[in-house]
Amino acid sequence: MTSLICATDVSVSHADADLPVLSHVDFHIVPAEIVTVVGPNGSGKSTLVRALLGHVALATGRVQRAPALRIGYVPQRVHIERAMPMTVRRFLSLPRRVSDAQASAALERTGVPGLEGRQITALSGGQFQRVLLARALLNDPQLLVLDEPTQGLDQPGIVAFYKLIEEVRAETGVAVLMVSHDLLVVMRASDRVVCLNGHVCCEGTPQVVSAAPAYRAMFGAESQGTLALYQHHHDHDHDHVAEGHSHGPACAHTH
Ligand SMILES: Nc1ncnc2c1ncn2[C@@H]1O[C@H](COP(=O)(O)OP(=O)(O)OP(=O)(O)O)[C@@H](O)[C@H]1O
Repeated sequence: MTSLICATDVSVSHADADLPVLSHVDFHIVPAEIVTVVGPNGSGKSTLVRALLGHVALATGRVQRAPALRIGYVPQRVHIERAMPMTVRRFLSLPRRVSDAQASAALERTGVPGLEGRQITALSGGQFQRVLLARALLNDPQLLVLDEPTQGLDQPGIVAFYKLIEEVRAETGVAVLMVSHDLLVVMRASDRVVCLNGHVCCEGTPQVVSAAPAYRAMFGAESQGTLALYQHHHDHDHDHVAEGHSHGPACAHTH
């Protein structure tokens, strides 16, 4: 299948840094795929996203984007926008004006209907993330790019947000590229995981990555939990714990 974005041998160096932030990274994403980039702080995740979007200069390699690719991008640092006095309705019309009907449908789709008149500053963290997602969806994107979309949310909020992402993908066929620290949840919600530490340490399905020595060395104890989650064969999802399933060795839930 033709990639929406395909990056080959991408390296990025920042002016004041000795070592490249990214070294010889290959990356691609195809339509309707959910790909998550994980890695420690400073491992180059946001830089990779910005390189894929054409926002930073490349030291080596190239990035090809599908012609006229429509991207809905939610950057990591949106707290500045959040500090501005502005209603949700107005925020949804930036940078491109949308009709009341479009704004209302987008809020409905992301599970926060009727918030149009609310001040951005008065939203909870979870509501704000959904408003950001609503705005990113307004352009009918073929690709959503979400840089740490669940920052500041509690665990139920994180689970609910990824569930919403999966629903939106199922409905619209949008591809989703996410950067995340929420290992356990994000691994379940992704088709493919790329584990980054300046270079691609490992990548593949969540099952493959969670068993990879490079991933387990990078995330230590946390990765063990991820692995246990995969050994845990479900006939349920974790929101609704049902009878008749077995638990992996480190499964934490009780019922
Ligand atoms: N504009 C810049 N100028 C100089 N150095 C930068 C710039 N942007 C990022 N860096 C450096 O590049 C490295 C990678 O940063 P990046 O934000 O891509 O990492 P990250 O994996 O997204 O980190 P985090 O998980 O903390 O958000 C860091 O050491 C950072 O300080």
